[in-house]
Amino acid sequence: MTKAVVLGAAGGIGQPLALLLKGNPLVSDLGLFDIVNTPGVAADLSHIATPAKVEGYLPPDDGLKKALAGADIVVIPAGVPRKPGMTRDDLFKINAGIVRDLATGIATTCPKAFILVISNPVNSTVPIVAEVLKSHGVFDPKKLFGVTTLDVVRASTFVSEIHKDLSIAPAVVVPVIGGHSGITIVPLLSQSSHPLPKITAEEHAALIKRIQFGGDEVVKAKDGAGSATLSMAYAGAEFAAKILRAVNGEKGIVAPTYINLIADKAGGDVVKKEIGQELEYFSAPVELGPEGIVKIKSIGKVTEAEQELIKAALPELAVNIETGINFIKAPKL
Ligand SMILES: NC(=O)c1ccc[n+]([C@@H]2O[C@H](COP(=O)([O-])OP(=O)(O)OC[C@H]3O[C@@H](n4cnc5c(N)ncnc54)[C@H](O)[C@@H]3O)[C@@H](O)[C@H]2O)c1
Ligand SMILES: O=C(O)C[C@H](O)C(=O)O
Repeated sequence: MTKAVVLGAAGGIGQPLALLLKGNPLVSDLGLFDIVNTPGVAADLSHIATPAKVEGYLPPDDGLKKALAGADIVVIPAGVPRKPGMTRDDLFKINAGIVRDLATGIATTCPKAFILVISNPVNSTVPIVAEVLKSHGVFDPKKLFGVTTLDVVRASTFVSEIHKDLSIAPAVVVPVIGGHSGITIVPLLSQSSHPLPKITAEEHAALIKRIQFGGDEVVKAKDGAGSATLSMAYAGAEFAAKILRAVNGEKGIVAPTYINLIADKAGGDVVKKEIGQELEYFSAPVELGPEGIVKIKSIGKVTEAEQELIKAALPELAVNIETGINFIKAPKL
């Protein structure tokens, strides 16, 4: 019996993500919460012939608490998306408060749940969730994840395009480390499961840039109607599926994700040494188990050029992390 909950379930990501979770046979209960439309989304999904029992809640009558009661996994895509010309940091003003309030609900209702944060800016919203949980004395760094899977999915797709063979995309694995915005996204193409064919230095640089700024491509194409939703739902469901499999006892599941490196007994210290900075959060490959992170894995052998990309990511990432932490620890009066 595993209960998954989506907070922001009526949104552009929330609805297709809820659909994909409803199709996951490892989910026995699916709780949906949003400030609008969840009863309709829940009724619609509940007609699908899969095991998960679906319930939708709105804020009145303790809807958040009811949705979260007994949750094993909580996925958070609640909040506003970008429009052209905006950075993810521009979303902080609105999304930080939304994420803080939802995290408070988790801390007081289902503090042992796995928490998967999608709401942007992920580099800052994950520290916000951690600080809220800490303030309630229930923070478990092994169970908090910033979902960076879309960067990994994009890397697989774009590398397979370079190979001129999309049929290999599902098998292409490229570790993507760092954070989830622009230059904080660091694809390690040298570790691609499918080494790149001979391409020019310009093509190589363009590929890295496309992975780092793939979100902008979608924001531009949607022309004011939001950012990636369908690819994000796919990526979020992929990551949630890995967590569900780990919770169900499957061993050896590895995924890159944005995590708290203070989980040092699990190997966070190794990563800090590799990147050369005392960062509290970083996206790295982790091995998952029924209680969360079993091991934060080494980022492995990187080229000199990739080391430069890591170096370039660190200052922005450090500021993003501090902004998130201070939002809870030192709120502006
Ligand atoms: N991590 C990633 O890779 C990634 C990828 C794409 C989008 N995102 C982010 O995901 C977020 C959602 O994007 P979207 O396109 O689904 O937006 P959307 O506007 O379509 O949906 C957001 C939903 O959140 C709901 N919501 C707002 N406040 C809420 C609250 N207090 N409690 C519960 N629900 C609330 C809204 O009613 C809406 O249904 C954005 O911040 C976006 O930037 C992250
Ligand atoms: O680009 C965005 O704002 C949404 C998301 O973070 C993405 O990478 O597509």
